Amino acid sequence: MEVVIVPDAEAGGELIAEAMAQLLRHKPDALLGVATGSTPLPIYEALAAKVSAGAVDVSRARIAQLDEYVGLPTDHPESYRSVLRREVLEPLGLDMAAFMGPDGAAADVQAACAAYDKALAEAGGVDLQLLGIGTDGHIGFNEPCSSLASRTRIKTLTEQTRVDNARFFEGDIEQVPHHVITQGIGTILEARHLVLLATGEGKADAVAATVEGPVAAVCPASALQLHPHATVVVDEAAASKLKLADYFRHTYANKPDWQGI
Ligand SMILES: N[C@@H]1[C@@H](O)[C@H](O)[C@@H](COP(=O)(O)O)O[C@@H]1O
Repeated sequence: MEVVIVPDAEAGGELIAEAMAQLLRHKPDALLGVATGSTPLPIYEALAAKVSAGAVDVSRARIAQLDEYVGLPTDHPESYRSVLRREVLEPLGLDMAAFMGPDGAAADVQAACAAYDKALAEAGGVDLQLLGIGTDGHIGFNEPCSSLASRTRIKTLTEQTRVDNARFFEGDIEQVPHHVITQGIGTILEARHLVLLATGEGKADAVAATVEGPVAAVCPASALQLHPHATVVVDEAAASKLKLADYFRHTYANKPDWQGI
């Protein structure tokens, strides 16, 4: 695992967008796994700016969804499919033909989960998976004590995650669904490169547990320690509880340019 400490969220967004651009330059039809939440927005803005500037061509890129609420109509403004259309596809000039995601409104949700895992494999697997992190260490919607080998499946949200996400539902927790579909931790670990961005002091404990704690299902993001190519990008506030922060800074500052992230 590589830990990169950046001054702020904007710098993290730029660093990760450049990694995505480099991937697309040598693999124009790369399958990019994207995440929702506030944290990745600087990544999407930086990538869209590169597209506008002609620095990268995303026209053949494919986009894969990480997780979804169960029970919201597909066209609900807060379904993650709608969110990703607004925040990722439209700014990049991609249409929904480039998109793949689980069907949270399916009559048979379990079948939809299995179908999504199969579709990801048939698409050749995710090349680069972006991840945020919940305050409880969740990735996607894999809440604490999710199996580290889990596949795409239905999960029940913790009260904390529903409280955290109520801001997208007019601050009304009653509107936040209890159930979700999420790529499993085992599914996520199959992506070729995992890139987790965490910003703000509220993520400091989760980041410390992810990077310096034991690999344990109680902190789902700690599963990144098992991946051969995982990059954790954090701002100073999110890095504030890392004991090895100086080591991570030294390592990154002395890394040859050609290594990328
Ligand atoms: N399912 C999403 C996660 O993928 C995301 O990482 C998390 C953190 O969101 P934020 O970046 O807004 O803190 O929120 C949700 O729970």
